[in-house]
Amino acid sequence: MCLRIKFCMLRNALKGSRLPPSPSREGGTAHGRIQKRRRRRREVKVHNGMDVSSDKVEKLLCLCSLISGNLGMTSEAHSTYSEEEDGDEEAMAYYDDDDLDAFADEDLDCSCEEGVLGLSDPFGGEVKPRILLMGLRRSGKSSIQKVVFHKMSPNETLFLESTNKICREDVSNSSFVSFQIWDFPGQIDFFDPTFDYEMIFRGTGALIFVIDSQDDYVEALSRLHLTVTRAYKVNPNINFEVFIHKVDGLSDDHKIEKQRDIHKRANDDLADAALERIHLRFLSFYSVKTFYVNFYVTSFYLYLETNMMSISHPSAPSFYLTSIYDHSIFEAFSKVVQKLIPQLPTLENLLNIFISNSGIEKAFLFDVVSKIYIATDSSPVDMQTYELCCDMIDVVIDISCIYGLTGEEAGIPYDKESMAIIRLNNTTVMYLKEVTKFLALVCFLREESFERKGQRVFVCQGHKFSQLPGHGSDPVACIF
Ligand SMILES: Nc1nc2c(ncn2[C@@H]2O[C@H](COP(=O)(O)OP(=O)(O)OP(=O)(O)O)[C@@H](O)[C@H]2O)c(=O)[nH]1
Repeated sequence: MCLRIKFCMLRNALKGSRLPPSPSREGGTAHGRIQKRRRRRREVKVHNGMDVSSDKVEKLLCLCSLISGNLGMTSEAHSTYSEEEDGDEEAMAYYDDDDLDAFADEDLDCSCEEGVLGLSDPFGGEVKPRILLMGLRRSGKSSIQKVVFHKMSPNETLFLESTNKICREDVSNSSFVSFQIWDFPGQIDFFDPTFDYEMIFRGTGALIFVIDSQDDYVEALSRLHLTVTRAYKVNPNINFEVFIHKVDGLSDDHKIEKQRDIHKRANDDLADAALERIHLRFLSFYSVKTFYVNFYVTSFYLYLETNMMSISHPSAPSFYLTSIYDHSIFEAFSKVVQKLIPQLPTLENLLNIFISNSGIEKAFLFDVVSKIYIATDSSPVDMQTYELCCDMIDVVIDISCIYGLTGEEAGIPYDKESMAIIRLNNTTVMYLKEVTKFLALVCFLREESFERKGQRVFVCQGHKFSQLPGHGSDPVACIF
């Protein structure tokens, strides 16, 4: 039943038609819908493990593991998710309501400040980058955090109360996904003289400014301007990211129009600050390398010609159209997180080399808990491909929970045996393989390139594997 549901999701996603139900489209009362979702989640105590041999994949996985291991940033100390790793069944336990609640409450390394004044920095001693979620009231900041990192159903965010304290959460799924998220109450005036905003911006890696696209955004834009200019003065290395949020209520034409309008207005507002910034950059690079001088001179003139700071300046804001009702929020967050990974170029290079030597068309390195993709090869990413990867991760975890977590000694639903192959009905094959405790490699390849040799599907029973009964030589096709 669950498999059937998942298969339909995959098929629909391939057609580009799958969209998680938005409040306006889903029938029934909100409470009823939540109960239904919860029931569905309970049903999905699932799992599988599938095995296919591939030397190249193994090599890449070794390299990725090495890079990940060599970072020396273990996730145990403050792990949001790794708290469950010691044999408890909840490492991927967002499939269980109790665990979900636990994540949302005290089990999380999450704290809310009692007010803006007297703000202390409990993570001050750590080197983890900080991601700030800022924006006006009700713009959707807490919903984003809850949906992406707590697996909260989008509909449940309807009942979120307004945040009145700064909420800080430590996210450490793997050595690559390791940062703090600070969710700011919309009503806070953090430029109040009594508020030490410099301390906050100093350790910040990314500042996500959320704009409600369904609301009038004039005030939001002036707030964005103020925030970006002040933050830049304190820390010029911050990545500024603008989420044009709640776009699920807009038509495609409207989305583009809004994006263009917000982009233009924001950049117009920031133009003065941008001149100053580019000047600063220009001078600092001038003495370092001629290459950079040339690059920045060119960029500078481009800027003057177009008045678009995003063309020329690396810390110019990036704009994303997002909604918690589809995968756009995960994709946007992936891009934000990627910018904070110093090893990103190395990982991308590895994936490029990997696909150029293996007949694979597209490869992603995913954090399986948050479904943030850490890196991909240099070919473009389209939304459908990303959605399929997310669905595949869900399928693997679901099947793993069903078949792998029965006995008392049941391990976690994602381990070094985790591997899956899904054959799509357009001659494409998807291949997933565990890399580390929380990382997976997800690849797309043509059926012709797919090595059929040694292909078998196994049902995971604890740590023993046996072949799925009655599914002979081509079990993948039988399941999906
Ligand atoms: N349609 C739609 N509604 C959303 C989306 N994201 C959040 N919302 C809704 O927006 C409302 C406000 O969300 P919150 O997350 O509480 O907003 P906030 O920015 O944290 O608000 P404050 O805590 O007051 O600053 C909730 O009712 C959410 O359900 C979205 O992508 N689409």
